[in-house]
Amino acid sequence: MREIEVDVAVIGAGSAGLRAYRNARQHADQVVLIEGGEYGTTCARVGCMPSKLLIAAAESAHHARGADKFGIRVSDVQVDGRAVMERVRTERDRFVGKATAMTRKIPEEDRLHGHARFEDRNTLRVGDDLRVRARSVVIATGSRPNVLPLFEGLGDRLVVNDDVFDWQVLPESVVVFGPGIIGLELGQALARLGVRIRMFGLGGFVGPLTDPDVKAMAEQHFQSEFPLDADARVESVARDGDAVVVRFQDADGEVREERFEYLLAATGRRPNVDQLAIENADLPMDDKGMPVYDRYTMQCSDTSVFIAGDANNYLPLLHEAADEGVIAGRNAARFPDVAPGHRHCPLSIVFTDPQIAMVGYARGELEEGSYAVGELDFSAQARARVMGEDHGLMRVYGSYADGRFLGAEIFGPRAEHMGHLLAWCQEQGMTVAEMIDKPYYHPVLEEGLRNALQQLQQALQEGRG
Ligand SMILES: Cc1cc2nc3c(=O)[nH]c(=O)nc-3n(C[C@H](O)[C@H](O)[C@H](O)COP(=O)(O)OP(=O)(O)OC[C@H]3O[C@@H](n4cnc5c(N)ncnc54)[C@H](O)[C@@H]3O)c2cc1C
Ligand SMILES: NC(=O)c1ccc[n+]([C@@H]2O[C@H](COP(=O)([O-])OP(=O)(O)OC[C@H]3O[C@@H](n4cnc5c(N)ncnc54)[C@H](O)[C@@H]3O)[C@@H](O)[C@H]2O)c1
Repeated sequence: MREIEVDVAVIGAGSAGLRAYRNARQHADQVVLIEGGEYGTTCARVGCMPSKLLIAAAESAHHARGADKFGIRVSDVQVDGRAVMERVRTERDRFVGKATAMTRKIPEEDRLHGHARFEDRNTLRVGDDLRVRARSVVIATGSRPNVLPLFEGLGDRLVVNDDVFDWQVLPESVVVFGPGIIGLELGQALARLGVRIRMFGLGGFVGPLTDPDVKAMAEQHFQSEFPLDADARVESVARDGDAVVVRFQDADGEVREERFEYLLAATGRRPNVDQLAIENADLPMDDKGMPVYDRYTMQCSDTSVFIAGDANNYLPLLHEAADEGVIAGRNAARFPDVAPGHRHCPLSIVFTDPQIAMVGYARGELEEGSYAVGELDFSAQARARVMGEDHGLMRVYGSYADGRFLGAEIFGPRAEHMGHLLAWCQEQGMTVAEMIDKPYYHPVLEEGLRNALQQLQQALQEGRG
């Protein structure tokens, strides 16, 4: 068995691990980056980028079909599934190529290949014939789809996001389990590309939304595009020949059966810490079997182990993985001199149409009686009407205690932009009054935001909820 000694060992060459490696290298000489699979990152290979490519094709078809309302006649919109998937794969491969090339720029002696697992807190076995002794370890092993036992027996009719982007052609039909972020993004895109979609959820959740009215509007909108039951009663899922057969109760309580070409499991993701023999690291664990860690230092309890990105299951988003990688890498290299890093205002965007944006505190996280609400209904917003994208609802929340802006939930046109604007204001600790007192161009969607903020400010002043 070959043995090496290093200052820091980073497990996982994804978005978090790459940042961790680079930042550790600024403070330590001997840093290794261990990857058990292929280079290229989840984001580029099977995550953010290919999903947005599929969505871009779907948006194009949708706009062509909707051109009529502007008096533009586009006859016979046809979706060439093979061409759609070819562009998705080609552009995806370009993103993967770039990420892979960046990883390969790391000196070869710092890049180790093989599945890593703990022998003890400071010793990793990599593959079968390498032992790495490290002063500190960064776990940046990402996550994988959570496939439910209910789907057992479906064989190749069961797909996860990874599989979708390798399709050569579009299927005739897909049943989607999970109206979360992945389910909504992929389900709506496939529906707009002509695939028959039915979506089942559990517990009434729709994406990350917690404001009941915003959620209701989003749910209603998606239901206008494809059948969606966010609190479904599914009796069975089985394979019959090449079909997936789902038995479920419909809205009237009638038991129905429907056949689909594939079942897409989008029922959440599981952090990849269960394949690390993590028990050998002897870390304090929580009741979900996850290491207890500090989200400002990324340190697992007071140990020399750090955890970043989807692996810690906190905010499984790309920019959070990157920020956490930076903090974890620096702290691992400087251990035991560990310092808190800066965490940004929570921001998440779902690339459906209309988009969903969650900024700062979600309504469900706020203490009743501590906040007031302002709102914007996009159906009456001038710019939204001009663009023919006049669907959606935004709610903004402000604090009675100090008049500060707390957060927002948006289901509305191009919410990605307003989401950023609001996140920057929240991070600056701005009051609602300060946000109102900023320039607003005409005619833009942000004029609607000003109305919502004015309403919120009035509610704060009047002490209304
Ligand atoms: C379909 C989809 C769409 C998404 N869209 C967005 C989006 O639009 N915006 C956004 O912000 N986020 C999005 N995300 C989330 C985003 O992709 C992730 O948050 C991010 O990629 C996580 O990066 P990571 O470094 O933690 O993990 P990864 O990039 O997965 O890296 C982990 C690496 O660790 C390796 N590894 C695992 N275990 C071991 C081991 N024991 N030994 C050695 N190596 C190991 C893996 O092979 C992998 O290369 C999306 C995710 C999905 C699935
Ligand atoms: N645009 C983005 O930023 C983006 C896009 C895709 C993924 N992501 C990241 O990936 C993570 C994982 O996405 P996800 O959509 O898999 O998870 P999710 O947690 O967002 O959604 C999972 C959904 O599955 C439902 N569910 C659970 N069990 C079920 C069952 N038995 N039957 C039917 N539904 C069931 C849940 O109620 C929930 O609605 C996200 O939380 C996000 O952080 C981000």
